[in-house]
Amino acid sequence: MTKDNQQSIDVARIEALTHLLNDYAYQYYALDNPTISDTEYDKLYRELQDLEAKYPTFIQAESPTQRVGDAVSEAFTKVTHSQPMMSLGNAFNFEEVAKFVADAKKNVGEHIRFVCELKIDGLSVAIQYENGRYVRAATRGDGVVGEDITNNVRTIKSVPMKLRQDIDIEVRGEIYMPKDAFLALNEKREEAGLPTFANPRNSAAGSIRQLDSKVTASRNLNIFLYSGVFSDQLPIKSQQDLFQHFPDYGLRVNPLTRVCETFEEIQAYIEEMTAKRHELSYGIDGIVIKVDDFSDQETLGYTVKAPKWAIAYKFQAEEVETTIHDIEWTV
Ligand SMILES: NC(=O)c1cc2c(=O)c3cc(F)ccc3oc2nc1N
Repeated sequence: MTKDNQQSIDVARIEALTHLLNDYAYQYYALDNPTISDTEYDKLYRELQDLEAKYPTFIQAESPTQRVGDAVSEAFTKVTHSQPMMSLGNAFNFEEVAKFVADAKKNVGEHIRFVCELKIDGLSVAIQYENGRYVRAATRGDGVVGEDITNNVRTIKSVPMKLRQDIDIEVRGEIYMPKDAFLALNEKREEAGLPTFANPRNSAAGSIRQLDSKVTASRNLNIFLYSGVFSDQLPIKSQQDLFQHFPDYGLRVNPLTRVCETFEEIQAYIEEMTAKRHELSYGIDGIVIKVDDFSDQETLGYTVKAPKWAIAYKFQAEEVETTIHDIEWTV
């Protein structure tokens, strides 16, 4: 076999392994449905690394080996969002939720449908894909200008470097640190005499705003996507469509969303998820209720700060049991 033949076989193998490993990662991370063992995956991963070392010019941009770079950034560059990333209005009790539902029905009509979602307690991010390729990621920032965290978000294994369809799309979601990763991180920091993080949201924020993406890569961050900015060529005309099509594109969404038509159904979902909250592997600080149909959302519109077609029902801040010790009561 000539040297050239061997090279073309090896390069074809690099492309095949890149595609295969990304497909396994999609099943594992986006669909939470592993289709091969970690050992088998690691074996293929090492084979790809060896071939890439032999032919570095043939390394694919979307290769799973390219998620963690060596460069340490000096500072975060700014990114102006294509459309503002607004924040949600809050409801602190069921009366306020009922008013939100009644107002929506009054302004849109009795046919209106809602989608209820868990409110993931993390930090918002916007991720740009061009022709299916991962291009840039930015924090919400002040809603208009965010910070470029492209290199850090690249280290999150459930964020695909190449979508399963070559589309232009901006997706938005919540980056979070799973509860077990948070506890393990704080234990390690405590042993190292470092200050611990107060809660998973702070540790996720601290981990994603790292100038060194190797640190971010070590923090086991994850993401759920819940919205986006995209052309009306895409078959996504409602929040339900979004949750159906995003996984087909390779994007991870939360599985516990539910379509509700009445306030009573929304209340039942809130009560069910409030009870379920402590079993979840990630932190939630409430429930987001959204009007489902995008044209109905446009009918309701926006205030300066927030959409009028969504509301965040916030859980009461958890009373942290504080037992009071050793206080000398003076009488
Ligand atoms: N933390 C969350 O899990 C979560 C957050 C938002 C938003 O912040 C949000 C902000 C908007 F202006 C519009 C829709 C939104 O939908 C959202 N949906 C979610 N599930």
